[in-house]
Amino acid sequence: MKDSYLSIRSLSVDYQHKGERVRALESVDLSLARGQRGVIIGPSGCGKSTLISVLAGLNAHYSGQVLIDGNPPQGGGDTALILQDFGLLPWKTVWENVILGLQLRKKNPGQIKKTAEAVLEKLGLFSLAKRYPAQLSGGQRQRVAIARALVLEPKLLLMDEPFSSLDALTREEIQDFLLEIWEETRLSTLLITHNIEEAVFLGQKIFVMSSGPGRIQEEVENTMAGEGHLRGRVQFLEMCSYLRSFLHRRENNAAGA
Ligand SMILES: Nc1ncnc2c1ncn2[C@@H]1O[C@H](COP(=O)(O)OP(=O)(O)OP(=O)(O)O)[C@@H](O)[C@H]1O
Repeated sequence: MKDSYLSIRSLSVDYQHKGERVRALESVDLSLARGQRGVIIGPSGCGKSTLISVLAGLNAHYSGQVLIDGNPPQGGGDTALILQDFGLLPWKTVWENVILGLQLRKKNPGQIKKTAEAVLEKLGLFSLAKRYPAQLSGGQRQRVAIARALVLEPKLLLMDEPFSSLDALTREEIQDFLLEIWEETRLSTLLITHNIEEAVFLGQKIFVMSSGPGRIQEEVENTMAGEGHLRGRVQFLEMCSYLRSFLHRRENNAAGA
């Protein structure tokens, strides 16, 4: 059996809203091997962001067991989180944004310079180092957000709808780019998306969630993820169509309930 890097067992999360209990996640089981790319897909409100916030160490109010490399989520450290709006500080340059996390971790200036230069070079961003986020395209901003995560040398990369504000072509370019980075780093990655094609293109393991409360309804092993020229292939379209019908079935059931 593969070494399970991320292991979630019977995870439930409740929120309190106006004195009422809102169950956001119920009995979620999920595991990811070291170096695997997992994708979560599901309808709005099924608890995807709640799940990511638990994994990122931002929400400790849960029941069940959550282990990342054998330890409960702590935030910072070995886990990097990339959000939908990229989270870049508009008043700082690309360089300043990228080194921020290293400065917060009190790395020495020589080490910061060396690490940041290497990552910016690798991601093709070095020539943009002095620009501000507003002077970048959406795709470039997303690459800066990825650079900012990679300089911290995380062991787990969490991404919450990271490409949703990009146009379709840029989105595909960044998906290709993420695969290239993954080939080099073999970083364990869990990505949330609403986009079925993105899930099939990137996810070696795809978790389909349903809502009310959020559960994992289906787990799909997707061996074709990451293969070249995948998007036009029949198997790719078939897998997209399978997931689409599955998600629609869930929606229809929910509407009829
Ligand atoms: N702070 C909160 N207080 C009360 N209820 C909350 C809170 N945050 C989330 N919820 C509820 O928990 C459920 C899951 O929310 P969550 O944001 O995790 O879903 P999601 O799948 O990420 O949604 P989306 O795809 O729309 O971003 C929803 O029913 C939501 O209304």
